[in-house]
Amino acid sequence: MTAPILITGGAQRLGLAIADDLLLKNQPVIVTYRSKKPSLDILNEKGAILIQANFAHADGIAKFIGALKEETDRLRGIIHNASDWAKEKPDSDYNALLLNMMNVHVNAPYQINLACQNMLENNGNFADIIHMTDFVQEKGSQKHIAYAASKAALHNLTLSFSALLAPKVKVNSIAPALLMFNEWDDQNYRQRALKKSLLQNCPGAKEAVNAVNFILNSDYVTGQVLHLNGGRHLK
Ligand SMILES: NC(=O)C1=CN([C@@H]2O[C@H](COP(=O)(O)OP(=O)(O)OC[C@H]3O[C@@H](n4cnc5c(N)ncnc54)[C@H](OP(=O)(O)O)[C@@H]3O)[C@@H](O)[C@H]2O)C=CC1
Ligand SMILES: Nc1nc2c(c(=O)[nH]1)N=C([C@H](O)[C@@H](O)CO)CN2
Repeated sequence: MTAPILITGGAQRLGLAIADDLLLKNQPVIVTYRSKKPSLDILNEKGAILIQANFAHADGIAKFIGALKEETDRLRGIIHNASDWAKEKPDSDYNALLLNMMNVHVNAPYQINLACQNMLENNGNFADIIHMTDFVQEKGSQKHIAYAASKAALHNLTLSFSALLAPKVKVNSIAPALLMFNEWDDQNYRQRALKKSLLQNCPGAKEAVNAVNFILNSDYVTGQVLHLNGGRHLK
């Protein structure tokens, strides 16, 4: 039996598309979710193992790690996808905002990777860790300052863990720019966002699915970043 792939934040959008694709290929998956949604019932029917987890605080991370160890002693991979795209507002508690971003995007991947090192190495063949970072990891963001800083730190985990876990485990970042709009994005926002890249398109979740499959099928890519940004870095 193939060891499962853990996908955090897999109840919607990119994470859900990745989980669905892997399940279609008979790859077992474990999906974490923060809040309940209809997609979870469908994932369950498809055989996914579901674990409720909130990574905003250290106790939630520790609770999840304990629940994961109850479910499996081997992992084919981990896709750290869970994310809170929080922005600074005039009345934000900036300390809480930064801690939240660092817990979800850095502390959770950091602690889960360390806790799962043996599970990944026991997989038999290559195992993979994929960190879903963001285009802004390298340029920052005026409106999502703490978010961008945490994604930069998440990418730095790729550099450290790829060296630490080689040769049995490959560790890579996927750095998307605009892959999916949110339902609340109005036409003005959408038009402005599309113009930020050379290709001026919004490809959808399949772009992330393709990137994940490229990495999972690779025998020679580690410590790298797959930039999925439509040429935005050249605009
Ligand atoms: N979509 C895009 O265009 C881009 C995406 N990315 C990155 O790709 C990844 C997937 O993006 P996308 O699908 O849009 O992500 P979403 O914004 O849809 O978030 C994915 C999931 O993360 C969960 N989550 C949020 N906060 C927490 C928390 N504190 N603990 C546990 N889970 C939490 C959410 O749970 P809940 O449903 O309860 O809110 C949600 O289901 C993310 O890492 C994102 O930063 C980067 C650039 C562009
Ligand atoms: N957790 C999330 N992170 C990000 C999202 C999102 O919807 N959820 N969206 C973006 C944008 O697409 C941005 O890349 C372009 O405006 C960034 N991160």
